[in-house]
Amino acid sequence: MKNAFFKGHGLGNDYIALNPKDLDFKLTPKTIRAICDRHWGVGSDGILALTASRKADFGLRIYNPDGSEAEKSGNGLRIFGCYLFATKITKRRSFSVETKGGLVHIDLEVDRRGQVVGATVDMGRATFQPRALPCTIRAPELILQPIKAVGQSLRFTGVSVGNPHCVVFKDKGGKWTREDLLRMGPELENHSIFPKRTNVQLAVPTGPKSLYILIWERGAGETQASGSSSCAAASAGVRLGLIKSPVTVKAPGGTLLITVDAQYNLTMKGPVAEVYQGQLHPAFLTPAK
Ligand SMILES: N[C@@H](CCC[C@H](N)C(=O)O)C(=O)O
Repeated sequence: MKNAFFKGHGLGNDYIALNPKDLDFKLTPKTIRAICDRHWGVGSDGILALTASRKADFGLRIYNPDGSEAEKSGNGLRIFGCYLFATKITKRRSFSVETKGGLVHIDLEVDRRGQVVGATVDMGRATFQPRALPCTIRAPELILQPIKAVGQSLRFTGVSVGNPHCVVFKDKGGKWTREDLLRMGPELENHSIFPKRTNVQLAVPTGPKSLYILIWERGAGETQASGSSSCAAASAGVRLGLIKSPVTVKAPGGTLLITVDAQYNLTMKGPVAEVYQGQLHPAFLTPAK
């Protein structure tokens, strides 16, 4: 079907999945912004575009609603798996996907109705090395590095899980507010030490194996949940000795289970839901003058 798209969400982090070959226009920063716009378009936290891959069963390019490209997305990968199965692009429940942030493996959970309801994704390996994010700080690892934002002196842990993350912890019993996120998120995302910008998590340990996070995504702003953010916050918490794996990461949209092994290899398990399938109106991107 011309201009066909699929809409799904993982814990309220919503994505549009499509095959660019079905579109009668090009995916450009401008058309991506138009489709993701919540008032003027379909509305989403990003676009998942199917591509061919020589290394994996499928290739995936991930776009943020501001038109920028991301290397990886945890919720995006679960939704992409759901899209491939629901639209019958594959009948398989287990397959590999190549992203710009590395190769991952997805195992789908399908219910009795044949509906994909969850997925476990082998998300690759976390690293704290500055060049991986990138970050301009000269240190072997970005562990509790000082940073100034909104006039405050903070300590952050920088993590790459394929895409970049800046995790700021509060001690157990502490509390981050949405106001903190809205003040600090944009400044940290665009801080000069992160030349490709960064995703931001305000995190607090809530138990020996659990965290609560608020999320500010690069190119998207505040989101209800984020798979790669959950992986980053869990890795940082384990690295700092604040928590142990497997880690239950709770965000405003819900909970993901993240396993971090001794080499910081990550798996993410969580729900996914199809919302609808549709077709962009032919005149959507070319309104009459
Ligand atoms: N929502 C995602 C992360 C999407 C990409 C991110 N905004 C970036 O620019 O790296 C997730 O679930 O991981």
